[in-house]
Amino acid sequence: MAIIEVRDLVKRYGDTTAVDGVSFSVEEGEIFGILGPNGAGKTTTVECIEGLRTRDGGSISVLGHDPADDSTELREVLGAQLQESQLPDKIKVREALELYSSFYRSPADWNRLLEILGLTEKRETQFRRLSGGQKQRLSIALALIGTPKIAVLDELTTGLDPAARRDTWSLIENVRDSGVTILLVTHFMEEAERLCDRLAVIDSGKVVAVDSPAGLVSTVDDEQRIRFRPSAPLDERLLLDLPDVCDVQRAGSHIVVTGNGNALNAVTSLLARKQIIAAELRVEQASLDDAFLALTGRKIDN
Ligand SMILES: Nc1ncnc2c1ncn2[C@@H]1O[C@H](COP(=O)(O)OP(=O)(O)OP(=O)(O)O)[C@@H](O)[C@H]1O
Repeated sequence: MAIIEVRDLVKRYGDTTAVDGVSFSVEEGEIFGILGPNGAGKTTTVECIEGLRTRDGGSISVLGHDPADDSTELREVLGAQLQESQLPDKIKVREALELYSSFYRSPADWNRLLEILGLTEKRETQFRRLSGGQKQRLSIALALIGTPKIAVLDELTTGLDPAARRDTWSLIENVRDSGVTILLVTHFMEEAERLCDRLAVIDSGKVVAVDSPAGLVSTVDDEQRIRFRPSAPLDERLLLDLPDVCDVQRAGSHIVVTGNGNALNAVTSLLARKQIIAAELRVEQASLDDAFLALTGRKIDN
């Protein structure tokens, strides 16, 4: 069931058309990503969904509510991650949670949220004394405090180190597993690939594709490069005769096989039959980066 429906959304700022006919729907229980480069119109799109901006065209339905008319009802079902600058420096973690709880009819047990987010020990710490990762986790707690059905997370892991980023991803998967639908704005390919069930790729205010990460990758060339060092001499012609193999090259002590479809299986089966071990085996194939490049004609600028 679609929980969010966006149809032909248009938003202009003066002469700039930031969102130019965007359409997508988000199914209940999924992590849906909006992926695109800086300035693509991602934040403007979600701000229209959150009811924070007035659209110039199209329609939006969030659990049957139009954000343009029903902002009070919407606040009870949709939790939005705050931008860091929206909290005063001196507010304590506990105070922020108490304050935000007071906005909702049925707030979550925030002690439990702190526990899940690993912030219990920081209850009495001022916001300005939190690390980047802790601030991020607090903003997620505040997005979830109204027990929303949908959480909108914008640039969730920007500014976090790789370890904190991975922790945050696991956390978001847990939130989804608890039944919350997640709308995630990102310009990180790895984040999109790892977390999202489906993605809308947005470029210059337009949706250029909506699919799963794997679906997007499969639209680009499925060429694979299989590189390995054989543990014993191997006649290259045997590799070249394999189905789906198009090219075989020597690179010093390594062999590089180029193929598609089932080439990897064919190569590893041949090696197994010949009792040859493929040392330093590396398989390169198309990634979401390649799919993005194919869809938009440029690389995303991280
Ligand atoms: N308040 C505003 N007034 C005027 N122009 C704006 C405003 N907000 C955004 N824009 C412009 O609208 C376009 C889309 O911006 P938006 O912030 O939605 O993109 P984004 O994909 O979220 O980018 P980023 O990842 O950099 O946040 C950009 O050209 C931006 O400069």
